[in-house]
Amino acid sequence: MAQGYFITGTDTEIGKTHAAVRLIEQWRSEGKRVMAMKPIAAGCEVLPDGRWVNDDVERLVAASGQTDRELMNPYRFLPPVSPHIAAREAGVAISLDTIKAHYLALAEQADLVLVEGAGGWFAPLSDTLFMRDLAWALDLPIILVVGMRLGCINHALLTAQAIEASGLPLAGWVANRIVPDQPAYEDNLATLKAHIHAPLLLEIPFEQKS
Ligand SMILES: Nc1ncnc2c1ncn2[C@@H]1O[C@H](COP(=O)(O)OP(=O)(O)OP(=O)(O)O)[C@@H](O)[C@H]1O
Ligand SMILES: C[C@H](N)[C@H](N)CCCCCC(=O)O
Ligand SMILES: [Mg+2]
Repeated sequence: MAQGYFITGTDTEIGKTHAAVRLIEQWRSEGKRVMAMKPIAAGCEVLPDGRWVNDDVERLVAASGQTDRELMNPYRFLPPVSPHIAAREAGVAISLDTIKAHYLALAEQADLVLVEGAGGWFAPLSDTLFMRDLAWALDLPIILVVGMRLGCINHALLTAQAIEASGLPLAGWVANRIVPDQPAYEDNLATLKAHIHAPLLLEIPFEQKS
């Protein structure tokens, strides 16, 4: 059975997928068979043939080389909103059992499975469930992506504390530079290292779009 990780972040749009792609590329370069999972994707483009395409799913598929999008992404919604709202509007109840079954099928085919949440640790899946509950149901160690910018220390420490409170292990964290020149970056990094009780796995520079 594969080793799995659940990747969460300090917010939406702070580079969970970006970091996931980096980790997948790194693991594949070490010869590992890696599968990615994006169980719930909200925000799709509709192709001329009617298919719904989600950017995260496509980036993860491209990085991992896997092809079965239905297996890695059981829930796909059109509007780019919180999953609980997208699911309610679509009349869909997100089932943790369904996601777990998909995860286990992927895990049979891989050495490593990386599961990307949507939004942050407390992004809701329904009126009663949060992303945290999905990570708990999958029983996976967590990787926390910190979008490095002013305000991230507070967001990172709140999230790390909530992960600890869930009882799931924090396997490590990623410092992802989402702004070109964060003032006092090294000092911010040192502060995070001092207060997050898990290793810094990866530091990703800001990458200017060409
Ligand atoms: N290190 C970086 N340098 C430059 N741009 C980045 C970096 N990391 C992320 N971005 C950009 O920021 C945006 C958000 O990144 P990404 O899609 O990985 O976020 P996310 O946390 O996965 O969001 P979601 O909650 O929607 O899944 C993307 O346009 C991405 O290209
Ligand atoms: C649409 C977006 N890119 C993500 N897929 C979902 C973000 C959910 C955020 C919920 C919240 O914390 O307010
Ligand atoms: Mg993403």
